[in-house]
Amino acid sequence: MSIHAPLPHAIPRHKALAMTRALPSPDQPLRIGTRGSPLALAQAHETRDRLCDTFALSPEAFEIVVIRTTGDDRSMIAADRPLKEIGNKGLFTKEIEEQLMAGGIDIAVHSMKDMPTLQPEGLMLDCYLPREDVRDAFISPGHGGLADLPAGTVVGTSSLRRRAQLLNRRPDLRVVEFRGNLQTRLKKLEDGVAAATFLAMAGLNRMGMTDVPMTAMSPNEMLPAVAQGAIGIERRSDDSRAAEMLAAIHDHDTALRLGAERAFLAELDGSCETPIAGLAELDGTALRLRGELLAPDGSASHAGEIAGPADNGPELGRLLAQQLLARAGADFFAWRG
Ligand SMILES: NCc1[nH]cc(CCC(=O)O)c1CC(=O)O
Repeated sequence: MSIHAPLPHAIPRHKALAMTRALPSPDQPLRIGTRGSPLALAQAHETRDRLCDTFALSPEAFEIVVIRTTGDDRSMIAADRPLKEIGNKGLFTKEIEEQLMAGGIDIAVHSMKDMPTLQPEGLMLDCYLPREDVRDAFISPGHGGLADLPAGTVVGTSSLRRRAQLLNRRPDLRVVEFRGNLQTRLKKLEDGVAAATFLAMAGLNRMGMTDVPMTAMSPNEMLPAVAQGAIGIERRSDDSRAAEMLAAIHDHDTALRLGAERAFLAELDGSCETPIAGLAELDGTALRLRGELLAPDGSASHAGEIAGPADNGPELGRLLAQQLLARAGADFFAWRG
């Protein structure tokens, strides 16, 4: 698992003040840090709106602070260069966490799918919003579903997991690197760069883009990424005002599911080069976790599932990971180098 570079340990003076502040008033806005992509902004607005509703506050009680991350810096990233070559999973979160640590923002809104499983010291990530649709969407202007694609069709994706799953099911298709925000990818489809792509249903729904020609993929066909569709909100560990506010909008079921999925991922020691899928679902007090581990070229897939008490999620996650690792064998990770 990728580990964050150590964050600066200097504690700014206003951090002590933050602990004594009352709930935000219009003259003391709570600063919400986010990336500037349309999806990131939609997630920040959803967070702000839930806090407004819960505490009967006006939007002026909050300030949305856009933070540019390494992952957003186009000059660093040639458009056709796979993200995995550029950096680790902290690519879209490092600068935001630094701002949070330094007191420049009070809370940070993240796609949990993009968050490393290890938490930097001094920061707490224990607030999840109710999860959106977890499924992947198959998107193609000319084809209704995966089964309709003729052999040799070009599919665009930047996701190692989707690439591996697709080639595992359909080795006759061709995959090209496909990056940029959602709007950019849809434009590439229009321009014929690829005939189809996959996007998270959650992102499309959160941006209200329901008119895009899409078919939801059942998790049996394409098991989603760990934590797909979940928003997490991070704060300084010792900020009691933020802790109190976030506790009021936290969704416990999402936390139970992510507890299992993220323990599964952590136990697999998944680097950003390992195609891994995982999904936990609740049925009353029972939790069912499905997982899949793939070779990057799709030539091998090891899938399995486990069920047990919902409050035992992390243990179930570790057990399923160990079962899949045992089945995959020691040689499975040889290509990691
Ligand atoms: N890695 C990019 C990313 N991170 C979160 C989402 C979608 C929203 C979500 O899964 O919560 C996406 C884009 C995508 O996969 O289509």
